[in-house]
Amino acid sequence: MSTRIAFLKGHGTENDFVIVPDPDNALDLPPAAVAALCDRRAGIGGDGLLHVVRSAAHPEARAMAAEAEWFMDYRNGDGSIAEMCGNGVRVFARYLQHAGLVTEGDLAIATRGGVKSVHIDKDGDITVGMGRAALPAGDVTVSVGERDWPARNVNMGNPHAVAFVDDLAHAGDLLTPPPFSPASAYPDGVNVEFVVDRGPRHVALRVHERGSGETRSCGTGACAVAVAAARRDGADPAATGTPVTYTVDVPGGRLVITEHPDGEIEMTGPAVIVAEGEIDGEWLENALR
Ligand SMILES: N[C@@H](CCC[C@H](N)C(=O)O)C(=O)O
Repeated sequence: MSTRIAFLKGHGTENDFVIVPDPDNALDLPPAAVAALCDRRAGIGGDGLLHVVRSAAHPEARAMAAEAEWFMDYRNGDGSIAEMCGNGVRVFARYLQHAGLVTEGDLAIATRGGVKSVHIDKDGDITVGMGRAALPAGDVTVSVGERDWPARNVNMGNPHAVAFVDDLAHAGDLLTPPPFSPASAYPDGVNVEFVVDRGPRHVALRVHERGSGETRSCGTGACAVAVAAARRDGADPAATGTPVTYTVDVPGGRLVITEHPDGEIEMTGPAVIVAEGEIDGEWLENALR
């Protein structure tokens, strides 16, 4: 009889994930296995995979174990590794709550982007302390077909290029990564957000994610967009001492982002577990051949 591997499926504003609980880090999950699981036709399907491991059991997280019991070993849908996933960390927290490993209230989760503080509200939403944005200097240009736009380079632990456009349709079908220049701006690739205004401190985006393609939402992307929009609008909490909040509509829902005077960014949004089951280990082995 072949091995069975437990999984769950969840999403945050329709950024969807295969969740694989593996507290002791006993599973071998090479990039091809992650890509097979995230395949929407031949696998379970997801924009990415959340490998749930105790921090003490993972070499990349051991140093964070005293602060955070659980490590979000996040993988993009193509199997590549990313530093951080904002929607993923909310769904990860929801999984811990669903599994009875934590209760509502405050907890800490280790990620490759550092330890993130999370608050599970009793009304259902989850708030994550996303850390500070870095805004590296230098002009970046993003293009789609004949059009190109200046983009703001924002790093939320992972890299983003934020382009303000007149119409989200100008982003095209986003079937391939939008080209950017200079090539040296993002040696490891980039997540690209296209943004329009919806009202005062209210924007909407489409995103092409590195390693996943166009997704229905990106949490780190929404934070990058909120910071880029604030600076464009002349709002800087560090200068005024007043927090600034943006509502960011994504194709899969709505996220609320607040930047505080100390630079810390909080993101609030939903996180849902939709299913759980077992992966057939034999299928996974065959998928790797
Ligand atoms: N969907 C994520 C971001 C996932 C990582 C990204 N694709 C990358 O490679 O940096 C989010 O919600 O932040």
